[in-house]
Amino acid sequence: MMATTSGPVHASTAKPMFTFGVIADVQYADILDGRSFLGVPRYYRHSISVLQRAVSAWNKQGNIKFSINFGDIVDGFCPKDKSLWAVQKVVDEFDKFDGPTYHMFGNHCLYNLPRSKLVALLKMPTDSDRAYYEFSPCPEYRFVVLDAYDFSTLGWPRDHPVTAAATKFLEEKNPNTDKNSPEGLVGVDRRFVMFNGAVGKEQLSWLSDVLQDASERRQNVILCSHLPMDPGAASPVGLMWNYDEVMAIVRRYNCVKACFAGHDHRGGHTVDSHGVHHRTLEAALECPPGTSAFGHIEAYPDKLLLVGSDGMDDTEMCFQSPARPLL
Ligand SMILES: Nc1ccn([C@@H]2O[C@H](COP(=O)(O)O)[C@@H](O)[C@H]2O)c(=O)n1
Ligand SMILES: O=P(O)(O)OC[C@H](O)CO
Repeated sequence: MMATTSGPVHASTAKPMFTFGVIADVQYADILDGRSFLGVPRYYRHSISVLQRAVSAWNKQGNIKFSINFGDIVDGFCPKDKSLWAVQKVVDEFDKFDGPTYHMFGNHCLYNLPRSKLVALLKMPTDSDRAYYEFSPCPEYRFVVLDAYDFSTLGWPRDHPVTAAATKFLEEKNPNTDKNSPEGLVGVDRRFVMFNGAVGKEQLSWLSDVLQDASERRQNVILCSHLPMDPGAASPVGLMWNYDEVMAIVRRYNCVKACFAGHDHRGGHTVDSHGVHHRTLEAALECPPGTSAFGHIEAYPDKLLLVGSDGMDDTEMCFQSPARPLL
């Protein structure tokens, strides 16, 4: 039995349907160690070693079908003339994994490079500059990767209408001169800071269509986003601006079983009032040298089992309403 954030994990006798690797917030930069705004140590050079250990463990295990990188591939302090080099260096490490890696945008990715360049470098499976997509590793499961910065002040050209609209939105929600400061904001309103963002209207409608289709197919859906979507699994300062709108769509269907995120580096886990698991993954960046935060997740018909390295908690996520058999 393993110790977990959610109680003891019981080793399953059944074979998982598939297994996938997870890692979040590598935030690599070839710079000296530093600290977060609140003083938490950040190991910018060591984080790539954490990724190397993850890839080596996944390859050694032999049954990891794909991996998911939850964003912030490089750090905002990376010198801008090195951004391309740093992103490519981290992508090269992911390329050593014997399977595909699915990436998503984090705020730090967008401090470094424009969206269009990142979509190509991260080989996102989309046919445009869109940074949200879905894939299905087996008929019973569907993964939805959200672009949590679709509506944000980050990554769009200065003269883009989204930049203007998101700047206005933030101006209305956050009175501070420094829009990265949540000072004076109360409770979940503390999420209205510039390093967060939202899922835009078109993406919300696309999400609803995907969930409708997945419900008809009786699929278990896993939502992946850089930004967490439940206050029980992250600090209010780290939440997606419109997590409530996304979750209102999720609650129209009963196919979403778990939401995974990065961004809030301490990690967290909760089960919401509708039985959906929210698991924020511990960051690779804040692992002291020699330690690691990555894991693999075993997918069963009725649960997910996260098996983490030393710096990532194991978590058993049992589904409340078991998936009905395929028609
Ligand atoms: N201008 C700012 C920036 C950040 N904070 C707070 O610090 C926390 C950590 O910030 P990092 O960007 O370094 O991860 C963040 O969660 C904010 O609460 C701030 O107050 N003002
Ligand atoms: O990785 P950062 O610098 O965006 O920090 C994220 C915040 O700590 C979220 O609460």
